[in-house]
Amino acid sequence: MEIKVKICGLTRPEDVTAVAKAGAAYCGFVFFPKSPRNLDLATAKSLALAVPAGLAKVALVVNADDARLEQITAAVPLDMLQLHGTESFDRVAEIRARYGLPVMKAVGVADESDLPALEEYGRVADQILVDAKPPKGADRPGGNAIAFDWRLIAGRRWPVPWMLAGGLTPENVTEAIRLTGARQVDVSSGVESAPGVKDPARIRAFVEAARRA
Ligand SMILES: O=C(O)c1ccccc1NCC(=O)[C@H](O)[C@H](O)COP(=O)(O)O
Repeated sequence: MEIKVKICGLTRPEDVTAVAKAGAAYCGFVFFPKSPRNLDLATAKSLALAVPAGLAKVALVVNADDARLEQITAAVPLDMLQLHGTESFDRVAEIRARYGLPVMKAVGVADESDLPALEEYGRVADQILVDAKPPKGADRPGGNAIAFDWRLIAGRRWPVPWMLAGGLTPENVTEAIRLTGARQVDVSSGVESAPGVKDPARIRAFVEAARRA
């Protein structure tokens, strides 16, 4: 099975073009005001409408309440919600039932003690995103270009499909896939030339390197 790639944090129409051309499977739109990748609803809608069939559109939210989720899902055509905050198991299940979209729950990993949460969220979400835990004091819970020790999850499997994230780059993704056995990978910072500015050459290089694994 071919490795599936998600490129997160698109902000411009040319990002959509580059991601589609490179052959990624998912693209991510960030709804988090403190992020350099944050989108307003009108921009997100116009980007989403430009996404070709076959490239899944994922909205990334952080502890969003129902009013915010209603705004986003009403305005932007989407294929998946990515929950990147401290959403409880019950909240994940509730969002999944209420919005009719598959839900991917991000779980931060720094050491062995973080691994049980992956199993637990795997019982309520459609997918899990195995991401690096943000550093203390970070102003966002993801998209920090930080990797965790991949050996922690080498050979581990969960009840649902999962994606590896956190500090991946075109230079390290082949090794990350070989070590962890991931079949899906997610990147944001590693394919940027500056925070929030995607680099088409790095996007292409990332997808090619993931496929080489
Ligand atoms: O990208 C952001 O700014 C962001 C803000 C708030 C929550 C999550 C965020 N990003 C998550 C991602 O882009 C990825 O899912 C993942 O964390 C990998 O990011 P990176 O290490 O930058 O490749």
